[in-house]
Amino acid sequence: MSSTPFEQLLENARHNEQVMSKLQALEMALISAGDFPQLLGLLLDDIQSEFALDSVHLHWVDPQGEVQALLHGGGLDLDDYPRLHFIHSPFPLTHLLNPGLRTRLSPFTPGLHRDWLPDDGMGSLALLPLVRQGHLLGCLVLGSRDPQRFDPDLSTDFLDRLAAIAGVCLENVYHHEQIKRLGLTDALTGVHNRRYFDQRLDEEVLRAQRQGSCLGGLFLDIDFFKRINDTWGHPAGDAVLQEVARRVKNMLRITDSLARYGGEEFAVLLAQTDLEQAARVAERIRAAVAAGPVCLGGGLDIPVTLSIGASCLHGLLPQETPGEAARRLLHEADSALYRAKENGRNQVMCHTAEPAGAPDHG
Ligand SMILES: Nc1nc2c(ncn2[C@@H]2O[C@H](COP(=O)(O)OP(=O)(O)OP(=O)(O)O)[C@@H](O)[C@H]2O)c(=O)[nH]1
Repeated sequence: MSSTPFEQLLENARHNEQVMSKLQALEMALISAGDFPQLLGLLLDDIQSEFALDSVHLHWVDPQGEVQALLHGGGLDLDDYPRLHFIHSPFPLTHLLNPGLRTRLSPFTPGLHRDWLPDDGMGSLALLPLVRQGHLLGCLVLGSRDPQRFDPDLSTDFLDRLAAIAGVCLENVYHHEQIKRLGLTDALTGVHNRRYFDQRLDEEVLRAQRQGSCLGGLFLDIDFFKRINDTWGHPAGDAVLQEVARRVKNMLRITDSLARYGGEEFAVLLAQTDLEQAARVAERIRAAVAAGPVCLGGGLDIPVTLSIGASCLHGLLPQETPGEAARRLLHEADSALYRAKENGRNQVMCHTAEPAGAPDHG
């Protein structure tokens, strides 16, 4: 039995009301999202399930890789988010979107849209620009197998509103995470501080245990740093610390964690790295620091070297807790560093299993 125009109108009104109440619930959740995992879960998973979509992708404009570094620094494994993408520039997006950066509905055209919605069998899509103060932060792409679902003639009021809220929330969470990170950053060198490292170490030990992978650890200590301070003054010492941190960081992957652990001591965690690989990374770092003096201008060139201790966690010992394993990794790297100092400095030493009863350093 076909419905009357009035019944159809009523049905449409009911449908719109349902969409509106789902949208409101989603908006409330987005506004309350306090960190990246929550926000990404809402944008990528909840939107897809709540609105019965076949796919959702988020493209985030990240010219300097700052967003990725922040996500990674927060302990997020980007491999867990295959529908999150980063683009270096907003320009490829701007010509896809509607003028005025409003939501665009369109039939799926492989040549035009495959990079933005790389799933098979898509029929139509909605491109929601995420904008803050006129800046394009990224784009949320909603995909449906149904070619009619995102017909260009349909109204985009609901989606424009969702895009506006999502843009604000994306920026808020980004700033919130940045502030959190500042409390975990060493003010002098800009690398992480010890508090961050200790938190990260616990997370990485658990991750290595879960994945059955090795976790490498390095302790790095600037040689005769007191002499640098005493000879050239404390500000010169500070500049040396900054330059050493920069050189070390340049030798690491985005998945590695570098922290200033104490005065002139740095610590590094190397994810999925065995002892041999850790020793190779350590040697690269040592060579990069020793390669040339730190030039402070006015003819002030300060030669710097590092001693490095390397160790590796290969699973937990029987009865060992993850916390104990974390401490063992640090202790072993620290003992190896001590031997590197004892042996003449400017070198890398790896932890070797010590005979029972060997004296501890520290
Ligand atoms: N400029 C500067 N110096 C610092 C800072 N933190 C610690 N130090 C100095 O780092 C020096 C560390 O000296 P030591 O622990 O004796 O070690 P070292 O001279 O590097 O000798 P080895 O480690 O045995 O090669 C001390 O003089 C501290 O005052 C800092 O933030 N800035």
